[in-house]
Amino acid sequence: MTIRVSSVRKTFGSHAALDDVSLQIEAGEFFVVLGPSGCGKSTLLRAIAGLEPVDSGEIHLGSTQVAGKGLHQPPEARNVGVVFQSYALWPHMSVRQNVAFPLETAKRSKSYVEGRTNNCLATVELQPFADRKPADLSGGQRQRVALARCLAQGAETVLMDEPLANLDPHLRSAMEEELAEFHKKSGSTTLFITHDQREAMALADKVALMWDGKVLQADTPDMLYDRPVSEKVAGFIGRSTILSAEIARVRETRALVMIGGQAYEVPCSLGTSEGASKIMVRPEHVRTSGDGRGLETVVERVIYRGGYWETNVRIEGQDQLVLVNLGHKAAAGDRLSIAIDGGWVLPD
Ligand SMILES: Nc1ncnc2c1ncn2[C@@H]1O[C@H](COP(=O)(O)OP(=O)(O)OP(=O)(O)O)[C@@H](O)[C@H]1O
Repeated sequence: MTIRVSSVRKTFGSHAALDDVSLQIEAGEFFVVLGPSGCGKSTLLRAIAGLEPVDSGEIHLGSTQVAGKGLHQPPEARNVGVVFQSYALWPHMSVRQNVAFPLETAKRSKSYVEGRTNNCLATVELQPFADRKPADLSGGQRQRVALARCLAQGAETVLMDEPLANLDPHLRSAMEEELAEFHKKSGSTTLFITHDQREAMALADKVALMWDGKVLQADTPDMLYDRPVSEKVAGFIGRSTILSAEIARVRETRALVMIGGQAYEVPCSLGTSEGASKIMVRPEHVRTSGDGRGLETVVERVIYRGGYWETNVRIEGQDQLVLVNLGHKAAAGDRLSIAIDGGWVLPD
């Protein structure tokens, strides 16, 4: 079921937690909302789930409008499953009872409840733990109970609010794989919230980057990384340097860019104009240059990252240090000649 959020606004006092947010999530998509703490991610999820009425704008689930002017469909009418960071399991019930509960309250037949509960427990490989209480499970197992319960509801739309945030890093990556598998098996439209960009990149078909109540960019993970729409997006996703440069010439999606007296060809969007501009350069776009035509830099800082040295170098006249990954250890004060091979002309 598609989720369509159109110009939604939600304020708490004078603060806009959602400031004219529009998004379209396609049926079956794994859509991640990424952003720093307090940017409005949970508010967006709660608005879609029906847990938070919106001030203005509209929300559609499939062809049904669930929120809008004078309309607020309650959560139970929206048929969305929600998985929270806190699992929200009933402590006095066994794993099996927790999973069966939504089906029992929906007054399904006893045999249906039993069969479906067993299937859902099998999907998340929890049958051996079916009779335990949540308190006797690990964090990852508890999260799987929450997933199984969501699956049992048969919701076509699943909303997950930082479901892996409480897990240790090892369990977290194991659970990421399980989540991807869960999504594949259930075929549900999934909205997943996180502030961890590595997790977002690993799981998402599409990522929306939120900032201060606004969606800055909604795109595939590779577009977000390679083709950020602004300096803010470039700065938040991955490691990058923003260089000031002069565009001498543009041919469709290639710009001839002058940096420190050298000319480099850098990808750009259609319609980019000549003149002063900002270039995003990631470490993989920088190489050392031995042909005497490179940019002369001075090493300022070196950090060993396991297998390579992340080397911060300064180009004269540039504010930001350029990151270069080197296979050898350089020392502060060393001179290094570099060349730029790729990058992206920032559109704004
Ligand atoms: N019930 C509320 N009353 C007042 N302010 C609220 C309420 N809920 C959220 N806010 C505020 O709205 C803003 C967005 O909150 P939200 O919980 O959506 O952010 P978030 O991106 O999910 O953050 P986090 O990653 O820390 O959970 C924050 O400034 C928060 O303090």
